[in-house]
Amino acid sequence: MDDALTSTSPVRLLIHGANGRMGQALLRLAAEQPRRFDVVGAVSRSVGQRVIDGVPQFAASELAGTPACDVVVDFSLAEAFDAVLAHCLAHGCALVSGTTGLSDEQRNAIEAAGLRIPVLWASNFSLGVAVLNDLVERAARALPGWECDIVEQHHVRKLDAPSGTALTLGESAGKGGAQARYAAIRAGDIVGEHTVQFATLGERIELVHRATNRDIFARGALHAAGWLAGRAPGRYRIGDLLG
Ligand SMILES: NC(=O)C1=CN([C@@H]2O[C@H](COP(=O)(O)OP(=O)(O)OC[C@H]3O[C@@H](n4cnc5c(N)ncnc54)[C@H](OP(=O)(O)O)[C@@H]3O)[C@@H](O)[C@H]2O)C=CC1
Ligand SMILES: O=C(O)C1=N[C@H](C(=O)O)C[C@H](O)C1
Repeated sequence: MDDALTSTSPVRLLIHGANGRMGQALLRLAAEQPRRFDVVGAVSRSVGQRVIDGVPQFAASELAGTPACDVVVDFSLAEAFDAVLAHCLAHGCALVSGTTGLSDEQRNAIEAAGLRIPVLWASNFSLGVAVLNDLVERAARALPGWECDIVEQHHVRKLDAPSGTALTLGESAGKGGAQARYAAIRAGDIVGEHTVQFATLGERIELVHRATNRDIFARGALHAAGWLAGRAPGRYRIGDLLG
């Protein structure tokens, strides 16, 4: 554990996208660690019906009036991202974000924000996918000329396609010299499944990651928040967190 914040006071978190699937997991898991995290506010598009014990709730329009925090943890929507990034820049707080479907302009804004605040955006906060990215880059490098296809499957309520993880896996394949094609399936309540296939005449390799519980993403994001609090400004990545 090499958290930059060495004091014993809990890290003050603002959860952005709190009423969502990820937001609810983050609130539940942060509440299990009261000595490590103090959730000072929960922001959603509108104040929802869900009861969040002891955590003040705010609508998106009230973001500017939320309590001071060390780290904003954002799992919301691409359309909500500009406002939360601007909030962090205005108040000098760190940002952990897993929101996907971002535009190129939004991705560039993350890089620019890293000059002023600590930012860690990642398309996937699971350890397994971090390892998968490494495997994909190595496989692509070892298999020049093979076709690369990435198939991702998610629940029917997911809005963006291809998934952020699929696009990052495609970037990893690209570093190894392969150009990936993408396919997306939306069905039932699939938490998240990514298959990277390398194929040539007579043989093929499949590398598969299956997420069966979104707590893995929430735990990774909370670990990132504890790690990011008190750090110098910078555009940090999952690899920095894992050492
Ligand atoms: N990087 C990773 O490891 C992972 C990333 N994700 C990504 O996280 C994001 C959220 O996923 P998920 O939880 O399933 O989505 P949900 O649709 O369940 O939740 C989205 C949340 O964002 C809120 N929201 C919408 N607009 C605003 C706004 N303007 N201001 C504040 N909050 C807003 C919604 O509020 P309301 O409820 O009021 O509508 C809702 O609470 C997606 O982009 C998804 O791809 C998901 C899992 C893992
Ligand atoms: O929306 C989701 O659910 C997920 N989104 C992320 C993505 O777009 O890759 C990560 C994970 O696959 C779940």
